[in-house]
Amino acid sequence: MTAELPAAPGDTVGRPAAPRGRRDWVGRLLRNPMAVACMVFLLATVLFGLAGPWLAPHPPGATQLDAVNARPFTPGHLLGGDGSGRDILSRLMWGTQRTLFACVIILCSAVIVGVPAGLVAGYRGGAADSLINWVSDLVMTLPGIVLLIALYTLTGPNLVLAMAVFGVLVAPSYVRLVRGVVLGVRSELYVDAAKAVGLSDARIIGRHILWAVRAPVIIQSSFVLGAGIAIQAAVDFLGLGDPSKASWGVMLQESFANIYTNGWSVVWPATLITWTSLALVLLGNALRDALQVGASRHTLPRRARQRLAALLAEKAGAELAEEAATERPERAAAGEALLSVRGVRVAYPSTDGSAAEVVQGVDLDVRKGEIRGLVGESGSGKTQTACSVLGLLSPQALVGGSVVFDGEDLIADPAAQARARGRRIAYIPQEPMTNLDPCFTVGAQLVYGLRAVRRLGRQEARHELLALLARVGIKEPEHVFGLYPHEISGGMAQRVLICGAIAADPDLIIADEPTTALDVRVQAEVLDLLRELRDERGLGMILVTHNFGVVADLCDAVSVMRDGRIVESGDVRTVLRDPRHPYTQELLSSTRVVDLAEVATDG
Ligand SMILES: Nc1ncnc2c1ncn2[C@@H]1O[C@H](COP(=O)(O)OP(=O)(O)OP(=O)(O)O)[C@@H](O)[C@H]1O
Repeated sequence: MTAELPAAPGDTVGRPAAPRGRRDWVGRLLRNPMAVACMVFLLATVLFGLAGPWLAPHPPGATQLDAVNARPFTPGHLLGGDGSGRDILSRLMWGTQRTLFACVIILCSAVIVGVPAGLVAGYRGGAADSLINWVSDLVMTLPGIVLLIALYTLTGPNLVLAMAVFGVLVAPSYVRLVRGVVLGVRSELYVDAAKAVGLSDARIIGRHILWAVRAPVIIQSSFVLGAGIAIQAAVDFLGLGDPSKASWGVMLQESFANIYTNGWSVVWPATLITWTSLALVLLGNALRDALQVGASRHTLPRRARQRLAALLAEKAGAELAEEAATERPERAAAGEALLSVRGVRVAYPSTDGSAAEVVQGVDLDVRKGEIRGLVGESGSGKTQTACSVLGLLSPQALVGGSVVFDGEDLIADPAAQARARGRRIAYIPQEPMTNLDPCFTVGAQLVYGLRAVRRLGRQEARHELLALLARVGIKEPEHVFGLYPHEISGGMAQRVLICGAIAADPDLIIADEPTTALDVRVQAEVLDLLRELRDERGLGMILVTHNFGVVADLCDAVSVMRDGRIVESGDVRTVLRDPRHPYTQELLSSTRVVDLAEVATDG
């Protein structure tokens, strides 16, 4: 769940955030002034061409003696006349039609050939993939212009054929693009699910895969159209087109012949070629930003980002001041806290200058030797809160509020945060397997990690880590040290990561759903291990979870999160026995645990 930053007078930050749904890409495109300008220009160009038969003042081939090399604004010839006495405006209108038609042919043949070939290569793989790649590489090596000259000698000037051939030469760019996307999508779980329910390959491609490739194909098409303008102009300019029909390329070629007597005649087709190609390329960029939301987030101008960050910091600051004025039991204990999180806010900016807040003023404390559960449904902001402590948020994130650890505000001082991360504040991730590099042995990764944060010799680090591996319950640590991640189980991988986290002897551990990917028996063992480590080392711990059973089993205190806010916080027994907030009650009632309150009491 997200919320918007409030409006600032005269600023854009208060506008509603750009809708995030895929279908909103048109809205995002229309909010981009550059895209709108390009679309208006291109639409005007198309209308200019289409209107030729009705609005052109003269037929394209009609010659008049008084129009020979006439200057612009000559009566009856707004843009002047060419060397043969033809009206430039009329020829431009007719030529626009022909040039755009040529581009559409290039685009259609490239898409018709390239997209299906890319789909088949990516989806079928094997021999089909090899063959299509081989053909596509071969086509890319063919010299286009030489091929067109050969074609010209065989067929004479034939625009449709020439452009269709060029389209085929451009098709490999689609093959590669589509194949790459399909390779990524093919192994997605929803594609497997579609196969499992018996959908045919054709239906899977039509329903799921084609949808995934539509955005890159649309973006690429914009660039291909831009290139098409240049290709068509070049073909006509070289004399490989039909000189009897007006097009931008033909006009450019003719005007070049008398550039010294009538320079203006070069300006008009050259301007249209340049501007149209440029508009298509810029529109392609804008489409990419609109269709690929992730990319668009990066494109927020620096000043707009700074304004949003300042607003967020101001909002968090105002809240902190307000809080300081009110007495809260949680705050009373803050003095003795190992970690004190106050008014933390995390927001993600959109290109339209608004920002969505995914964490909205979170307060929590962790004391030495205390395990605090951070619990809530998926998307409530638990991980974002944990990552704001560690400074592991994505670079686009705007962060406000304070995270005081050992007297230093980690948000205000990123250098202090970097010093603490991995040394004094360690992290245990959710997916043990994906957090180990498959290319290196377990031992190599542990040694590397430990030596990055502590000055130890290789042998010394190895010695320490072997002892720690044994401590976290790994039998035959020497053997495991030399194994690659794929050779160990999920439970062992999680123990390895716990070993890596405690190796630096941290004061605080942030464990993000450390047992989610494990089976029930291993889950219990890992939870026991975390408890023992806390007892032995007096560690503070934030345990991110959506499981109240885990909270009841392990935690001393709990904070319940919903929609980026803490809705209830307190001692585990109290919260489990007597939940005050309806959301906590709802979460508890949906947690199938025998008797959480009892477990907590026993624990
Ligand atoms: N890079 C990002 N850009 C924009 N929004 C993001 C980004 N990362 C996370 N979010 C959003 O922040 C919200 C909170 O995400 P978070 O990962 O903290 O949830 P969570 O409570 O940890 O959920 P889960 O239990 O599923 O991990 C979600 O709505 C998510 O879509």
